[in-house]
Formats: sequence, C-alpha cells, structure tokens
Amino acid sequence: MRPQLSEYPPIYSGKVRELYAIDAQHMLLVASDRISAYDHILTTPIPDKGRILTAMSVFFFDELRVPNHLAGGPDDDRIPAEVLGRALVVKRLEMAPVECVARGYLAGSGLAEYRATGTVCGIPLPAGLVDGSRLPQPIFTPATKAALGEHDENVSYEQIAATVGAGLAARLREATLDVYSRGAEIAAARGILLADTKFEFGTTPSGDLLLADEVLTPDSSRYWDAADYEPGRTQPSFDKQIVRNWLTGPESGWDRTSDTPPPPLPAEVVDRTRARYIEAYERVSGLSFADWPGGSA
Ligand SMILES: N#Cc1c(N)ncnc1-c1cnn(Cc2cccc(F)c2)c1
Repeated sequence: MRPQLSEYPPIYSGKVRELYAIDAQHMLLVASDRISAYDHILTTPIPDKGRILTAMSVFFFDELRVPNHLAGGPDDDRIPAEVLGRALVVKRLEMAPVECVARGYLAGSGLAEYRATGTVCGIPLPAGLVDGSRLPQPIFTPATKAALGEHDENVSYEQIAATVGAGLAARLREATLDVYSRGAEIAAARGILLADTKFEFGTTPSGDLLLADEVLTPDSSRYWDAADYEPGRTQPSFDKQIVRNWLTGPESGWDRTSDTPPPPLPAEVVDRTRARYIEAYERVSGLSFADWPGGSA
C-alpha cells in the first residue's frame, strides 16, 4: 500500500517542482506539470510534463553512471500513487551552494556577458562569437542560487573556490563538465543539441560528491533541434518555442512587456507541447514513454 503525499511534510516548493521529507535520510522530489515562460508560471499545465522530465533524469542518471542521489527506482514503494512517475526518492545531502552550469554554446546570460566583456564568468572566449556559437570546448560557468523568482548570478570560478573551498570547487567543475559533455554527446547523436545545463551536487556525511536534483532535462538545459541549428540568431527552444510563439503572437492578446500574467493556453498548444516533450525523451533515450510508470493508464 503506497503512502499518501499528505503524509510527507513539505520542505520546499519551487516554480515547477516540490520537495518533501520522507525520513531523516530521504526526500521525495516531485516534478509538476507546470510550465514557465517569460518568467511567469503559466496557469495551464502540460499533462505528463512532470513524468516525462522525471523519466529524462532517470535515463541520464542510469546512462551516465554518475554517483547520484537516487535512493530508489521510479516505482519505489515510498512514492505516493498520486505522483507516481513524476516523483523520485532521493538521499538527503548537504547541497553545495552553487548552480553548476556547463555551456557548450553561447546563449542567454552567457551571450549577454560575452557581448559586454568578451568573457563568461571570467573565462575569455574567442572574438567574433555570435548568438548560438558553439564554444571551442564546454566551459564551467557557475552561478549563485537566487531566491525564488530571481535570476541566478554568474560568478567566477575563483569566487566559488573562495565560497566552498578549492578542493570542492575543483570536484564540482570536473564533474559538471564530464557529465555535460557525455550527456550532450548522447543527445547530439540523436539530433538534439544540449546548449547548456545546470546541475546541483551534494555531499554525503562521508564526503562523497553526488549528482542531485534533475539532470539534463529541458527545464535545466537548453534543448535545440540540430536540424534547425543556425548560429547568428536566437535558437528556437525544442520544447518551449510553441508556447513562446503563441504567447507573443496575435492570438493570445498578451503583451509580454506589460505586468499582466499570460493568458491560458489553447488545447492545441498544450497538445503540441506535450508531444514535443515526449519526442525529446524518446529521441534522447531511445525508450518509449508509454513504458514509464504512472499516468492515467
Ligand atoms: N535534489 C536534491 C536535494 C537532496 N538530494 N538533498 C538535499 N537537498 C536537496 C535539494 C534542496 N533543494 N533542492 C532544489 C529543489 C529540487 C527539486 C524540487 C525543489 F522544490 C527544490 C534540492
């Protein structure tokens, strides 16, 4: 008999995910069907988004064979039926206060910093790079964890070393670049470019460094379709472009420069977006989402 979610005390509620306490050593990490766009949490959920992104994390945890915080499988008995397939039992860790970002391509805040300084997080880059340029090699561009609703702040490696110590900083950089590079290689072989990603790591009482949080999902990474890749412009998001285009198009009636919240999404936009998430998972993993636990089936 599975427990009720209400039996687990809530610890933290993020934009699209929640964290609950199971016991002194374990937590329940729950991914919702909520989607964000233009710094707003939309009122319309994308059915199965939580399950699809949980499946993606589990695929990469397994495929990359990285020491990680998973304490059970997606059908672990401690997972309540109402969140089965979109929740994972994880080991409770001492989390490093660092957003461990790896970038293989120039986009977002990295592009803005490069245009202003020629560097990202203090790392000098070649002149002449444009929006979407592939970098000569992936770079570690850490950030401080911002409060809910705020943007993380890019910081230098030296600042991270001063915060967490040189030893842990070096371990974080090495693990971040290793996991990103191998994950990006798997995805690229299947026509999906992982432009950048954000990892979180934690340590066990015995000092082991484990990969935590979600891994290489479209919420923690930029997913681009290799078939549409063209440096010199903003690349379309594999998963969110349908929503972005509708919200900024004439049909939504929404002005993203206003303070008004985005309107609800039409069913067609929801359906196409759900299909994009499933396509991303099935292309990257080679697995069928129909085989993933939970859902109405
Ligand atoms: N993962 C993990 C983790 C762990 N294994 N041990 C201790 N703490 C964390 C932890 C704390 N904050 N977060 C971010 C986060 C993730 C998911 C949902 C949320 F609401 C918030 C992760």
